[in-house]
Amino acid sequence: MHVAHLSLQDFRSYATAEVPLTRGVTAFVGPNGQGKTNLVEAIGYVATHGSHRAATDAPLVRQGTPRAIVRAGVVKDDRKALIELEINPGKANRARLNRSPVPRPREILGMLRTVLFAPEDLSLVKGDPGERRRYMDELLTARAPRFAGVRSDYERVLKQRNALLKSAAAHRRSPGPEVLATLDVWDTHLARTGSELLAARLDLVAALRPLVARAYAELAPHSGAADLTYRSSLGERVELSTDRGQLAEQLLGGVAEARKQELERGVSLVGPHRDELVLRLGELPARGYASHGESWSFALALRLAAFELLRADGDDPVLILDDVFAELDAGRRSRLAEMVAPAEQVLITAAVPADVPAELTGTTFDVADGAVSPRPTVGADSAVSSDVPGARSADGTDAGAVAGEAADDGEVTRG
Ligand SMILES: Nc1ncnc2c1ncn2[C@@H]1O[C@H](COP(=O)(O)OP(=O)(O)OP(=O)(O)O)[C@@H](O)[C@H]1O
Repeated sequence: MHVAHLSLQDFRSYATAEVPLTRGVTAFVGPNGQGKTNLVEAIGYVATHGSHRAATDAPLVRQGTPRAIVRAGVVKDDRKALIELEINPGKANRARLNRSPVPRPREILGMLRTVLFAPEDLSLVKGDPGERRRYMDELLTARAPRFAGVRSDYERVLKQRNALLKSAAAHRRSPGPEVLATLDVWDTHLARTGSELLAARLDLVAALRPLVARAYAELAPHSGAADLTYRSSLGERVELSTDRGQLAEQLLGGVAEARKQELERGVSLVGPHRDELVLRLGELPARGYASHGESWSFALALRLAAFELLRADGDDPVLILDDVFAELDAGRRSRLAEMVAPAEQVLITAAVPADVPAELTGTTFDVADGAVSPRPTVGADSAVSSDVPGARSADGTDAGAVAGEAADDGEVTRG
């Protein structure tokens, strides 16, 4: 699949932007702070309904404006779809597909799939276990959008269960039979939704292991072998079942064992929210031991493995490399370029043209002073394609339609 057009309204630094895109490699080049990442962040948002660098939606909306609108014309198997998301911080976001409202934005997850690698991904290796759990869960959702529901069910159960445990812990005396009976109910819910998440993560890690090892070996051939294992909060002595029903039983057993401690501490201590994806380089854990360069290559290998996995599911996701090449030495840079070149669409951001490897030829946009302009190719009658005030309508509908249709032919919107 690929994005044929991106249209922004009050997203980050952009009042408006219209960016026609094509298959192959596109580089956004410009000095620091000009809005390159904002563009690819918007595309990532359409795919995941979240930002890779902001925990909430508020920073995504242009300062002083109430909402942002992001539209992407997506082409998959020669079929076109126009996806529109209205970002309303503090309120429910709204989504439209081919100009028709959809009841819940979650329903259009999966229409666009992206794999985004950015400097923030260093935290996949160096950061808390939560970063790696999010990596797994986001990948599960990209592969099967219904996991967005499984995750939110699990989080809801956890929240309720934690509230009960917290209030029981605050009373500092043995909880009565009513509290214990309610806790039993939450235990069952936790085991049911938790086992679904756990089973899916175990399958995912099994599928990822060889892909991560291979990607890392290609990127960093002179370093130790990269490996990953799943460490469950049930402890090493519990051999996790491959059967979901039995996994639920194992989780129930685990929470029963931990009950006394949970009641004392007022928090859920067992379940996928406490699990860890352990990364190793050779014999050593990557976290705390890997060098900066090794950590960077490991994080990149995790993203490339995600890309391969999604691709094996039947459709190339859009690959986004935000500010990646400047960090790599010449060898890694050209190996990465070779690895990503066959992808249907690769979007790159770089501060200077020299940071885009020569192997990755394609379209270049200059990003500066709030404008996104295609760099003229020799002999071509290239036109400016940034702010197109005339293409906006009050609700943004026509802008998306016009933009989407223009982009379908790969045409450049003229300003
Ligand atoms: N909500 C917002 N409203 C207005 N401007 C914003 C908002 N969020 C970010 N910006 C501005 O966007 C700019 C950053 O854009 P972006 O991160 O895309 O830069 P970049 O070109 O990728 O830079 P670098 O090369 O340094 O990574 C900053 O000037 C920042 O002030």
